[in-house]
Amino acid sequence: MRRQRLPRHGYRTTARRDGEDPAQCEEWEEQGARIRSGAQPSVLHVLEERGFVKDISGPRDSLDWLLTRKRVGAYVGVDPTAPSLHVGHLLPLMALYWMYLHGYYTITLLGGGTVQIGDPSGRTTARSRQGEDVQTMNIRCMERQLDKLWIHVKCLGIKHKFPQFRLKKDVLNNREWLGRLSAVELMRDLGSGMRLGSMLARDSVKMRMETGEGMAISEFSYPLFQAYDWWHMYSKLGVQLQLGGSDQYGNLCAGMDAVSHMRKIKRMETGMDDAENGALTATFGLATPLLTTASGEKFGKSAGNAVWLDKEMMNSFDLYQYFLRTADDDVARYLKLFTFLPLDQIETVMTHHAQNESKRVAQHLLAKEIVELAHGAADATKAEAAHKEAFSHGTNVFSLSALRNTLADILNQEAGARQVGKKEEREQRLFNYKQTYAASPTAQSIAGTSTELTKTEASKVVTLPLTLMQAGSFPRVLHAAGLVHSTSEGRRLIAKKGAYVVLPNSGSIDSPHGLKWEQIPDSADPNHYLIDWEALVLRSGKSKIQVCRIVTEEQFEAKGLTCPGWEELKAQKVEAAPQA
Ligand SMILES: N[C@@H](Cc1ccc(O)cc1)C(=O)O
Repeated sequence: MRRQRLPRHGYRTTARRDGEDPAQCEEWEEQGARIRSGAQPSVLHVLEERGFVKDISGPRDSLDWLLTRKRVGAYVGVDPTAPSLHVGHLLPLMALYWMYLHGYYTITLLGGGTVQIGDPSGRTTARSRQGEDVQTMNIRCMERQLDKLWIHVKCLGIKHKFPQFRLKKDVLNNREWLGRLSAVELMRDLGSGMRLGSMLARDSVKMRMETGEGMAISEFSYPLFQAYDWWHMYSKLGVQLQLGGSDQYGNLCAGMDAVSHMRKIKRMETGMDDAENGALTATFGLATPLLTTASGEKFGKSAGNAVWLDKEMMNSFDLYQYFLRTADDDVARYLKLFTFLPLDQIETVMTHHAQNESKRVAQHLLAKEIVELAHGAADATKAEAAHKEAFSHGTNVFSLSALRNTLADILNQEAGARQVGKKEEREQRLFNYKQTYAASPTAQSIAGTSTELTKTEASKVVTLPLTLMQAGSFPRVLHAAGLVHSTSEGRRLIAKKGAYVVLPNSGSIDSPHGLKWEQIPDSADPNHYLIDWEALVLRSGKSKIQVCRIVTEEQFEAKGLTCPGWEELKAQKVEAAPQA
């Protein structure tokens, strides 16, 4: 029988990968020499300096040594549990993008296979099973998103003047190999090398056992599948580094053990000795930290909902706004993590920012760079302009043209959605979104804002029924608009003078003048604040703005729309009807 040989890349010490241009490789070698001589920081040093490194599985210096000598492959995996990535995914991805811009071969791996098993890491309950159509749609959406992100990273790399090696990256889907993997092969080869003790010792497993929730064998075996991915990409593509969020640390360690076990097995099978070059063929895991804001909140949630990167689910204006709200204490840290700006430039910006914090110079830069990464340069410029205009007269004035742009944008998107094909996709996406998130009450209240529009547009302009608008009903309107979680929270917000509405007589939507904000008075009538008989502009606190389009109840119902609190109000009306 012919013996299979391990691929050559496992032993390569130079920068050269198959089919690579020697000049490009020379450039990489020169970079290595500069790093070794101390003239340039190593990529690991860069990652550490910017705050990406929480844990390294394996000796830190060995990884640093390896990365300066060998153009290894690195990957980050994402399971497509939703149609879009959220900002929480960005941290390990940004670390990977840094590696890409330093010339390493980088892969974003879509877990089309692993998503069917469900990673229990960091979860207190099992995920519910998704239908085949939902999964397919989620995979399609995320794949496109990962592709797009690579394009934007490349553009940002050019903008920030990174050396242009022949950069190499891929988006892969583990369905490709896991779909072909037999259960016998997995257990025989990989399963035989993974020990129960270390798997049982994992926090996610212990917690489930302690709470009595328990865990299915499938979830328990998840690390085997992730480990198999690594082995596959290690042996075929030279992937020696895996990056992941802090909850992935256990999976990273399990993967390293599995790869070394598989190497042993293959050595036995082939009689080859790949123990030579040990340090050059080793694997490493790098876990990024769990982000919390300076005030201790979980990063990446807005009113309890995830901040999505897909612009159909969260538009550029809102994504920009989310980062614009970053606290002064967090902004320097976020600039290091979420932008490719050099550290000295960040320092200069922070000095400038400190001179007048209310201008939010640092936050604007952060928001723009992130929108540029997620949605591209054109959208970032538009979002920046809209925000700068909206706040150009201080937070008390919301410019009419920004409002007009917002309304025009939404109408365009609606028109776009009516085009053949796109509409189905949007409906499917919303359907998927509901399937995945309908179980959570907060997500439901936002997604339920509109069944016609996607969640993004719903958060940009919400359509509300005129019936909601009665003297004293502002708390209910604030709730329906998604600015607060309940009518009583709305009442409290008004009482503590944190709720505002735009005064209608300060101009019409087409007027070039700014609109004036007024603190919502107790028991005021929202009808008195209608702009051009169709819009109500609300604000909670300093910067959470919601534009509402008001339609008659018939129009609202005919479009099949709903909003938080609407069902209850309808039920009350039905109850009250016989007495009327
Ligand atoms: N388990 C990872 C995703 C992942 C999937 C497959 C991998 O090979 C790696 C990572 C997560 O849930 O975040």
